[in-house]
Amino acid sequence: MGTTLSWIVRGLSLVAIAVAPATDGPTVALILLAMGIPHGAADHLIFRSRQPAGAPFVAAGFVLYYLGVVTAYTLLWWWLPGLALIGFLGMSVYHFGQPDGGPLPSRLLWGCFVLGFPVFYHYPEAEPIVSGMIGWQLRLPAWTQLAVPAVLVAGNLAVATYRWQPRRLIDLAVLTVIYLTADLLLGFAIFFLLWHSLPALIQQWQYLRRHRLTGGWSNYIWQLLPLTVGAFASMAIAYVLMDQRGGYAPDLSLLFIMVSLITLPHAILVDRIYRS
Ligand SMILES: CC1=C(/C=C/C(C)=C/C=C/C(C)=C/C=O)C(C)(C)CCC1
Repeated sequence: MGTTLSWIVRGLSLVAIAVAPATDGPTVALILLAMGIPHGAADHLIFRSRQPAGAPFVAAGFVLYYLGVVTAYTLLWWWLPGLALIGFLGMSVYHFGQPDGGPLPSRLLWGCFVLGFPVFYHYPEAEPIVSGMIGWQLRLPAWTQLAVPAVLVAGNLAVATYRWQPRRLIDLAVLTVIYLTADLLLGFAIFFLLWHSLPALIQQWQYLRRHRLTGGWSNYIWQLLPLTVGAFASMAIAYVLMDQRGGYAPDLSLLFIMVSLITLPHAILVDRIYRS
């Protein structure tokens, strides 16, 4: 993250936990969705940047790619939800660690911290969501609630000190304060919006400008609109259909499954940016 942006993000995060009302989970989850989704809405442009110049049927290729990945992953949730969850957590750790740069183990360690700390530390809050996603109760031994976050902080502290990365040390301290102070969803929403989505939006804009696939900010925002609206509309339709069928009340578990479905095609595409 650029230095100025990093300080803005750190400052805003602390302001957010200071002023956030004692919000209920679903409200925060909606904020998370509403503001996090646009950072994945440039996927069609990233897809285009990977095609040879003048390639035909790029739009059709993109739709096929997206629907193919989402359908395959939906089936995995259907048949092997445990494996689908492991896949979601693994891809998220990788995806969240990516902007940190450096060797893979170091990136994965950061990804494990940003996701693992809030989930383990607030596991009583996470447990019903996780259990709802996989269809059986996933209890964890009580000692993991403090031990796992402690090991993740210690590991990152050691790596950041050894490789002398002062910015990582500051980020570690600020995020630890946020995760300890806020509840599960608020802490994760702050990370997701301010630490992940906002820098990703800017990085992707710079990447697309280099590939001459976007212009100024207003142009970029217009380009993000179709997929943002599409993602909201398809999730709303899925939600209403589930609700009407009865017997299955749409809840946060379903919401996170839907997040996982749109995240997989996005994470695969973004990986190409970082490799290029
Ligand atoms: C917070 C949280 C979870 C994990 C969410 C994840 C892993 C989100 C990843 C989003 C990504 C990678 C978006 C990319 O743009 C659980 C364990 C499902 C349930 C408890 C609350």
